[in-house]
Amino acid sequence: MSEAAIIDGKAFAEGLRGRVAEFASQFEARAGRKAGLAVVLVGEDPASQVYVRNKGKQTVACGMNSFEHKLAADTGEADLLALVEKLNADPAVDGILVQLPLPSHMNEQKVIATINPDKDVDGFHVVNVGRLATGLPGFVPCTPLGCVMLLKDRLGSLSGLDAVVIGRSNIVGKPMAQLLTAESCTVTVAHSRTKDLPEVVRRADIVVAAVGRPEMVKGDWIKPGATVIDVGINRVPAAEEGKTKLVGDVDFVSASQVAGAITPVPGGVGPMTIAVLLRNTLVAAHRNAGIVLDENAI
Ligand SMILES: NC(=O)C1=CN([C@@H]2O[C@H](COP(=O)(O)OP(=O)(O)OC[C@H]3O[C@@H](n4cnc5c(N)ncnc54)[C@H](OP(=O)(O)O)[C@@H]3O)[C@@H](O)[C@H]2O)C=CC1
Ligand SMILES: Nc1nc(=O)c2c([nH]1)NC[C@@H]1CN(c3ccc(C(=O)N[C@@H](CCC(=O)O)C(=O)O)cc3)C=[N+]21
Ligand SMILES: [Mg+2]
Repeated sequence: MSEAAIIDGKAFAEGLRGRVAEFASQFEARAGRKAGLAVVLVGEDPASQVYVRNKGKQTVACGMNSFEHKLAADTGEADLLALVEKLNADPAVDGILVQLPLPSHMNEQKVIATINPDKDVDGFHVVNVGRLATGLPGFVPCTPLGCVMLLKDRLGSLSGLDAVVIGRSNIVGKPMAQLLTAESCTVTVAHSRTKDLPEVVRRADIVVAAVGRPEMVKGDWIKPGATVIDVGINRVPAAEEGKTKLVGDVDFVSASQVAGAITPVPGGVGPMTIAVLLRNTLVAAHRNAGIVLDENAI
């Protein structure tokens, strides 16, 4: 029996993509071209191939161009950097996403540093990290921005709430903590060295789990009524022999007995990540073309 409200990220993402599609068609009418997203995939990781295929389909469905570049796993770093430079210079490309992780012979930071910050729709370039840290307009990483959209839709103002972010990665935990700070939450960042994690989590009105450990956060860690955002995407063996399923970093069955609201996996944060990527690409297109867009309207 599930007591918490289920935060339907899939439905929210559909609505967001609908707004992106409206503004994308207005952009096309005004700019005389479609907004464009280039996605670069190096290697044949099956999960990455699924994400890239989904991104491509949804980009086109929103009335934008999708440019997919698939490189062999043994591609040299210099060849990838040359492709990124080519995309930087291509006026049809508004956003560039290089799917991570990259093969181990490549330096991810160097590749990200080569992306033009004004096309960095992932928000991973140090220029965008610095803009977020100082409150300047830039690009915010898609997953944490999607989480904040869901939280504000659910709770309205987040001001004064106690938030715990579990995880301190550059792509989720750190930017998540910064966005919640900007929303005037009192933020605690927990990680693998945190002492007594269950006790830290029990203080929180908002829990964001971005750990990469299947079902680690248990129901008896959750303050009754808290809002739980589960970023984790973990593929684990299913009951049926040979099959797998996706689970989050939160033990959904026990946490949903206690939480006020919770995101499911799948159907929670994951679909938001792609929808926000499309939103960021549309924002990039307007900025790059010098066309004014009310960014709060989408
Ligand atoms: N839904 C989506 O769109 C996305 C989902 N993800 C998913 O989110 C999860 C996190 O991703 P990412 O941030 O890249 O992962 P990382 O592996 O980069 O970071 C994991 C963080 O969790 C911390 N951690 C690990 N073990 C524990 C523990 N036992 N207790 C407390 N903290 C712990 C680590 O601490 P320390 O720093 O001390 O090592 C680290 O800060 C993964 O499941 C990933 O698949 C990621 C991106 C997008
Ligand atoms: N440069 C870069 N940017 C990223 O944003 C990026 C990346 N690299 N590498 C991998 C991670 C992971 N990620 C997800 C996107 C969508 C879902 C998603 O749509 N999930 C669905 C389920 C999909 C399924 O069934 O596999 C859901 O949760 O409902 C999940 C995870 C983006 N990432
Ligand atoms: Mg990582």
